[in-house]
Amino acid sequence: MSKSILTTKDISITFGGLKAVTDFNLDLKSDELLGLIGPNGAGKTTVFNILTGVYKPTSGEYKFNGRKINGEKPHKLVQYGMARTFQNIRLFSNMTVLDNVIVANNFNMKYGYLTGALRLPRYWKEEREAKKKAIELLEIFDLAKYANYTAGNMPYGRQRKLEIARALSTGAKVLFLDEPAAGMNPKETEELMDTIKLIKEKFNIAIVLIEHDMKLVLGICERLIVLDRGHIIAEGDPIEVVNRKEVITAYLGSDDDEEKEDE
Ligand SMILES: Nc1ncnc2c1ncn2[C@@H]1O[C@H](COP(=O)(O)OP(=O)(O)OP(=O)(O)O)[C@@H](O)[C@H]1O
Repeated sequence: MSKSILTTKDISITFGGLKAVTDFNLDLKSDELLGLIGPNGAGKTTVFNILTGVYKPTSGEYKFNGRKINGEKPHKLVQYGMARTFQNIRLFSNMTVLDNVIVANNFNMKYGYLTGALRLPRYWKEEREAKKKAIELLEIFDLAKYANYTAGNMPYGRQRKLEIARALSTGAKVLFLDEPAAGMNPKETEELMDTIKLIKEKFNIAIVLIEHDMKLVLGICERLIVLDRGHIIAEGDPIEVVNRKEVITAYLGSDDDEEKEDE
């Protein structure tokens, strides 16, 4: 059985008076594809923001590879092996496809400031290696032929793919994908599904996916966690979970909710 790579214990966060996430517990295996689903405002992105160091939880503890990571800054977490994409694509849109990947890979560069500033031989060696690695990564995603294109001028689906490739170039062991299919047409979503499957196959890493597109979720996720109003309301096998009464109610609203709205 695979080992745990990311664990959380009773993570909660409050914004003002709003409890956005309450007692979130996770045991993510090092090679699993987990879906984090739930209705709008359930707390999914907030969980990502906590786990990637953007927000500090009000309480609770979380560990990466057994190391406590509470309060660590995002760049530190990237160095440990956590990478993410965002709901709205955040590429360096004026840079080339290749440079977008090389810049992300800079996290792994070992040379010091002086070596970089003076362009010493070690600098050039590492730069060459970074370029080679970036091209290899682009080839896996079938993006190498666009290496010199300006990232922002490419079609949406391809930009999404590049964003994922860039996240992986940091040497990620856990990849967080926040609504990668948002704004995609059905063909792009199909391709995205293939891309995520490809990542699983080639990199054997953990992937956590927030997604509203159920076809995508059920097509690739091995396990689901369902959040509603900050609480985990269901967890387990995808098909079984989405058919549970409490999950259907969370998405559709209960009769009680309607009565409250009528009042
Ligand atoms: N920085 C913040 N300050 C105040 N409230 C916040 C902040 N971030 C999130 N929230 C609130 O926390 C709750 C959960 O939001 P979150 O974005 O995590 O939900 P979500 O499940 O990702 O929703 P969606 O599917 O619509 O993206 C919402 O009520 C949101 O308004």
